[in-house]
Amino acid sequence: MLSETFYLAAKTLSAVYILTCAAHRFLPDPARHQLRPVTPYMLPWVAFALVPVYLFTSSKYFWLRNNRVHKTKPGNVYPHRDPILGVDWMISASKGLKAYNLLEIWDGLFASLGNSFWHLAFGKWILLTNEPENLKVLLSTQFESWPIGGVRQTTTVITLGPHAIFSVNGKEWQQGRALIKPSFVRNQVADLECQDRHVERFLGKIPRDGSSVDLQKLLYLMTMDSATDFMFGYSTEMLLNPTKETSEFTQAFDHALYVSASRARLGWISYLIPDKKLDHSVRTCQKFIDRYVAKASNDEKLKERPYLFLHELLQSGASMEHIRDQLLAIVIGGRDTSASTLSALFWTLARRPDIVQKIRDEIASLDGQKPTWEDLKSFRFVNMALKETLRLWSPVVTNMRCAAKDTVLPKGGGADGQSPLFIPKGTAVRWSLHSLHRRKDIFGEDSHEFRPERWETLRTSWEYLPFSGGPRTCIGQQFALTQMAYVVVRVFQTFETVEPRDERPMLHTLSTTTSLLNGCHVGFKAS
Ligand code: HEM
Repeated sequence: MLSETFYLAAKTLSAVYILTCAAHRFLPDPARHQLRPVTPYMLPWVAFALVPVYLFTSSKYFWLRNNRVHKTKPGNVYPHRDPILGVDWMISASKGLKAYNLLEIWDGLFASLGNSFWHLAFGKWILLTNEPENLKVLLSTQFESWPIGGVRQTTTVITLGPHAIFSVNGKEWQQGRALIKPSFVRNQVADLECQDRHVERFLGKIPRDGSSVDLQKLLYLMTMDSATDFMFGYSTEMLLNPTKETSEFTQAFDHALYVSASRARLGWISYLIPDKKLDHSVRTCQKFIDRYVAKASNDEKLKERPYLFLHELLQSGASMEHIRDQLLAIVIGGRDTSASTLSALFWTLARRPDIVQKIRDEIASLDGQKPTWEDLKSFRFVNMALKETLRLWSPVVTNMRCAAKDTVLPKGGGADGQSPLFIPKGTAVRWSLHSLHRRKDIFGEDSHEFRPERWETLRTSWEYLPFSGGPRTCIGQQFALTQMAYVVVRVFQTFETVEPRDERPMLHTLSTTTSLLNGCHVGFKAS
């Protein structure tokens, strides 16, 4: 309390001096006369020197007062070399992005600074946290106080548009979610006809003689085709007919996502730098989607399906801009996430014949028959392998929310990070599933290892969040799990072994979702 009073007095006195000095300098003559008794003490250089004193004491007073009022403790802070703008953080983040080890750098910082710490990004304080209890508050119990905002929102607005479900909050988000939801009712997700169509084409593209194939490329095409087929009733058919137009779209979309996500990680100032290639990529994506909608809405088959998201969008009278935004959101939701997970899984399986054997043993009960939805749910080991892949290589590996008001998080305060932490309105809080999902105190000493068996006994809630949680939890979760299990089963019904065809280590690019930098080069041998 004593230091709070000291900082209040220092802040008030410096403010009074600065304002009086400014008044003395800028007020017209009659008013300036009133200040005559203090005029000899009004030295402009002192006023200038007091500006940083005012900023420092104000900030100190703000934090001391709020920590007292909210019964919180100050959190740990990244040891900045530049404690004003935090340029050193941005340089380190940029180097980490270039070296593809940003997530590992963050792991190291969590290990040394604790599970929550503050850092500066171009003058703005951001909290990085790894605490399940904080994530529960952000995503669920105080959902309304933690909307999508800041650079996280700017990223999705630039690439997906202002109306995409990933960009909006409040009523617009509720309406968007309500419109998508019926697509994911149990009987639609359990209907494997659509999955089968695309998985068979995917299997058809894999060489039978063990020669090398970049599975990641095929997986991105397959998930794009199946998500558009499932959601819009009209597949992009990229796997079957890769045209110049589709490959231009893929490249443009990937570029736009990567650049905007990298900018988000570097901070708000990077958005001020114009980027013609980014603008061009966004326009290419928009044109592709516009042409796709035009073709899809003229397709007779579209009208035969029971519930189609695109059909509902068209019927709702939504503008073309609105429709385009929703479609791009589904592309990123439905294509990148599942393809990224499956790529990481097959990369690993190519190096783990013991896991392949367990999968093959489990699915042998099918006797070569294609699996039903019930079969897929009953394959415990297949599902544990997927769960373990999503733990180690969550495609939506980092995310953030912004405080809509002054608030408190349950963890992060005090040197040990165990006390509540005060968060001022407008603050961005970011988390990394790469670090959370590798916490040894939660997942054990072998948390860095791929060990599906851990899920035989491990029970988690807010410690494991590949699909996020709370009201904005992934709406496509069951669709994705069904699709991924179907792919795994059909691949190992078709092939006996998978081997690596690339000795480079597994590196991830960090876009809005992650993907394998060097692809997934493997060779399969048929049963
Ligand atoms: C392995 C697969 C997947 C993973 C790991 C995943 C992960 C996530 C995560 C973490 C979020 C929350 C994003 C945020 O709150 O900022 C999310 C939301 C969402 N996902 Fe997924 N997803 C997957 C597959 C899918 C699929 C296949 C679809 C659709 C076909 C889909 C559609 C969506 C949509 C529409 C949202 C927005 C929900 C909302 O804001 O209400 N996802 N997903």
